[in-house]
Parts: sequence; structure tokens; C-alpha cells
Amino acid sequence: MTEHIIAFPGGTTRFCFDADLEQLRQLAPPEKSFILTDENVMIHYQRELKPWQVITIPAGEASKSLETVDDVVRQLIALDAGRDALLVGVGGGVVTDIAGFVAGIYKRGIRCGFVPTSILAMVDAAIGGKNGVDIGAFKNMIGLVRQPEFLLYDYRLLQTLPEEEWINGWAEIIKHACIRDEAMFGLLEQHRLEDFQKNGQLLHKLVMKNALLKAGIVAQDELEQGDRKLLNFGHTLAHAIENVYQLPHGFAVAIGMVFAAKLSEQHTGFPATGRLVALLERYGLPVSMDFDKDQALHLMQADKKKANGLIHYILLETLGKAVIQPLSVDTLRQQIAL
Ligand SMILES: O=C(O)C(=O)C[C@@H](O)[C@H](O)[C@H](O)COP(=O)(O)O
Repeated sequence: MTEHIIAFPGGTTRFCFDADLEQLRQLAPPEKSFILTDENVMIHYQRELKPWQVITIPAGEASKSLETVDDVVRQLIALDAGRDALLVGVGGGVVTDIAGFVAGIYKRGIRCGFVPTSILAMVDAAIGGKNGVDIGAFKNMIGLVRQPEFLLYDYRLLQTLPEEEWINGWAEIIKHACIRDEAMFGLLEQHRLEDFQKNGQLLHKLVMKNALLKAGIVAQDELEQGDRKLLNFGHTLAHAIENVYQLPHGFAVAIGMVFAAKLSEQHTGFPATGRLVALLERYGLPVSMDFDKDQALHLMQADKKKANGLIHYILLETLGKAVIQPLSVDTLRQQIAL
């Protein structure tokens, strides 16, 4: 196991990379801890989770709702979970979001930890403390920022991850490379997904690099006043199409990154849209789709990065260097019409 302790302004998280689910007993003693997971994880890992009291939610983005939060809180009450309880989210981004959010509000806050079981959760969703739920088509409209006590990475859990979920998570890895790490972009260009699926060390290094890259940004700007916004590269459009068209999050982000790269060409002279498109396609991600442009613009106006009527869009100057560019809705309307 490789351990990294990261101190965020709001709390410290212990990152346990290359660990074993068996070690969860030490981090979350079954007498005081409750597991939140989803039906897919339960199909594969019910036996491993047997020592704990388990709350199971349906798998999928539709569960990222206030109804699910209400249901989980009621189950915690029924299980007599006290303020000293620890809630552990074992699953992908939806599960870790619900677990973190419920832990933040149940009895005004209990401790939480995560065992991410998807690539997307390992490199992004479970890190940095953003937890929340959607309101209809509006993504992550209600939530809080609160750090988990620990993250346990057991890469064997990825053995049961469907191929589409691997691809889904890769969008956030490519996003990290675009905004902060040109060398990682180059590494990804030299490989294919199956190289990482077959080579445990290669995968471990990539997951750890991405998790620490994100944690480093969040440690500097936990409440998203500055550089944390860069992690939103591709997300402004993604959030406007994801729930409407029921796209996997990473697929929507991939389409959003290409849109942002084209915007970047005009505003920063970004020269590498072609390389980005080629890399996304190399990892099986979509790079465009037909969508209702008026509806997308309407939803984009609810973006959390909007201030004084301008959307603080994340653009690229070069591969590895992102910038925040305030843009009017009219500018976005022109680009989206192309
Ligand atoms: O953690 C962050 O900050 C991010 O922006 C990472 C994103 O990949 C992630 O999807 C995040 O939840 C989006 O945040 P939001 O504030 O735009 O809802």
C-alpha cells in the first residue's frame, strides 16, 4: 500500500493507494460504520461487505437526487446510526456523492470515507470533497464541500467494471492532462486503454498521479475561488447535455472538452484541438453530438461559474495549461451555432 496524507483547509484525507478491501476493517470498524453502495457493487461484492450494515441504492445518475438522500437518511435512522457513526461510500461517483452529502447533513454531520470502485471515482469524483445531488436536468445544484477521512483504492475492484465505465473515467484523466500535465497527455498518446487494463503498475501510477494532481489543486483552492475552476474544463457544456440525453458523465465531458478547445482556438490561439480529438477517439470517447442548442444554452446559464452575467469558461492556452475566460452568453451562442 502507498499512503499519502493530504491536508485540505477543511480536513485531512488519507489516500491509501494500491490497497486491499480487506483493510477497510481497520479504517472503518464494522461496529461503528455503515456502508452505502449500489446494486451493481452488491452483485459482485456482497460477501466482502458482509461485516457491515449496508444501505443499497439503485445504480445510475437518477439516484443522485434528494429522494435518495431522504431514503438513505431514513435508513440510517432505522439502523440507529449515531453522531459517532462513519458512513463509507463504496461505489462510483454517484455513491460517493450521496455518501458524502448524507454524511455532511445527517445529525448535522458525521464522518465519511470512500472506496471508489470506478476509474471516474478513483481519479475525480471521490476526491476533493464536492458532494451533491442533481435537481432535474441541473447537475450538482445542491451540495457541500466536505473532505472524506480516507480513500481506499483497491484496483481489483476494477476487474468487474464494464468497458464503458473504463472509457467514461478516461475523460477525466484526459481532462487532467489537458489542464495541467502535457507529459501525461504524451504518455496517453503512446498507449491504449488495454495497456492500462493489463498492466497493474501502469494503472496504479496513472491513477495515483491523477488523484494527487486533483488533490493538489483542491488543497490550494478548496472552495473554488481560483484554480479549482480549471477542473471544470469541459463541464460547462457537459452539464447542459448529460442529464437531458442520459449520457455517461465522461462522454458528456469529452464532447464539452472539444467544444471548449474550439472556443479556445478563437480566444487564446489554442493550437491542438486535433490532438485532443485524436486522443479522445483513441480511448473510445465521443467528440461531438447533435443536441438542442437553445436548451443547452438555457441550462448553461445555471452554471455555477457564472458571475455578473458572464460564464467563467475554462479554456486551454496550450496542452497542459488552462485559463479562466469570462464569456458572454452571446459568445457561446455564436460558437454553439457553428
Ligand atoms: O472537483 C471539482 O472541482 C471538479 O470540477 C471536478 C469535476 O470533474 C466534477 O464533475 C465536479 O463535480 C463538477 O463540479 P461542479 O461544481 O461544476 O458541479
